[in-house]
Amino acid sequence: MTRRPPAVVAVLGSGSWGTTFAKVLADAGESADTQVRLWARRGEIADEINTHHTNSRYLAETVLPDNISCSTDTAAVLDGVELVVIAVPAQSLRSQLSAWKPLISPDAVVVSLMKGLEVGTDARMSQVLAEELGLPEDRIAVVSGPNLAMEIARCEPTASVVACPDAEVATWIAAACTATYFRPYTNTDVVGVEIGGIVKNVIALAVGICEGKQMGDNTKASVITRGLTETTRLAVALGGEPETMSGLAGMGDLIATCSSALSRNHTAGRLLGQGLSLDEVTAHMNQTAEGIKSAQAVLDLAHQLKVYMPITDSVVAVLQGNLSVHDLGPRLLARELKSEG
Ligand SMILES: NC(=O)c1ccc[n+]([C@@H]2O[C@H](COP(=O)([O-])OP(=O)(O)OC[C@H]3O[C@@H](n4cnc5c(N)ncnc54)[C@H](O)[C@@H]3O)[C@@H](O)[C@H]2O)c1
Ligand SMILES: O=P(O)(O)OC[C@H](O)CO
Repeated sequence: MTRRPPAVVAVLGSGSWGTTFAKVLADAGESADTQVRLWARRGEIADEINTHHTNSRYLAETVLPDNISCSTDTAAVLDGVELVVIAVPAQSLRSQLSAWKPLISPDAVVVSLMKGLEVGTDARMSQVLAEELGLPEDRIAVVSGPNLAMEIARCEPTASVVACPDAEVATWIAAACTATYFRPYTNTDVVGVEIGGIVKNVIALAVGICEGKQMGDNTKASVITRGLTETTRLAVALGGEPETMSGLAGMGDLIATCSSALSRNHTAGRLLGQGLSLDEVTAHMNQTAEGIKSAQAVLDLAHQLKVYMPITDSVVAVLQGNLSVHDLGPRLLARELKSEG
């Protein structure tokens, strides 16, 4: 069945990525006549977006298109909407969904923008959506790639991946979010695309720690490359495709996140490497760094599947206070020698 472009799209979560993705959706298409309804937790954010077309807490002076409106009233935002996009912190998704479920149209397609794994269940966000909303897998999709919100808010060109088991649904979503500065590719490998986005946050913490310890580019390239190896092992063990990991949602996102000062995970790692405690780092961040909470869940999943993830293991040891940042490098280097594969 060929779907018509959605006339109205809802975006739940008006932090940095939810608001930026709302701008992408609003700018998509030649006539930019799609209505994008954002949901905000806080009234002052909704008021600022509706009155001044800005969300200064998250996106500085970025001016948002006129076809975005914002409300704290979830029922009004979701009314009659066939494409629902969600961008809240991963650990809060399940509890939010119980309130949202009765308001989401039974025919809607739901898209996760989130890059976290649920602590306790080790569930990916697409799995939490399926469990809580009872939707079939072909109506749940994921968008992931090298997508630092602030760069996209400034309309700097980037590519991304829309993943859905139903290729036609992925194509429909991709068309709805294609803007002059945003080019989505499609993929049916939801597992690979999600795992790439989740684990790169943990690897970015490791790279940030090395940077905070004043280590140079050889070290960072080594951690990034071996980080991709362990990410690929996990993705494949879960049924993902190795090719996905060399694409935008794997290597692409890993490079962007591990190189950019805009990345919250990279920044959190750098602060840890500079000697701040985890509590001090958490107090310093006013946005979500998913890797801090997801790292333990990634490691749990790796243990269950008997997947070897030494960088993730070391990051978890640092986060739990069982390894000093000073000993992270030596611990990674002192392991038994092995072949590169
Ligand atoms: N910012 C980026 O560049 C970027 C890019 C790609 C993916 N992501 C992913 O998108 C997701 C959201 O990230 P973000 O950057 O928008 O985070 P953010 O910290 O900028 O904003 C989070 C939003 O969720 C809301 N929120 C916080 N706690 C909540 C709760 N308990 N219940 C409901 N809402 C809550 C906040 O009010 C805010 O609107 C994360 O999984 C992140 O990894 C972010
Ligand atoms: O700021 P981070 O570390 O959450 O990274 C943002 C995006 O995921 C980069 O693609």
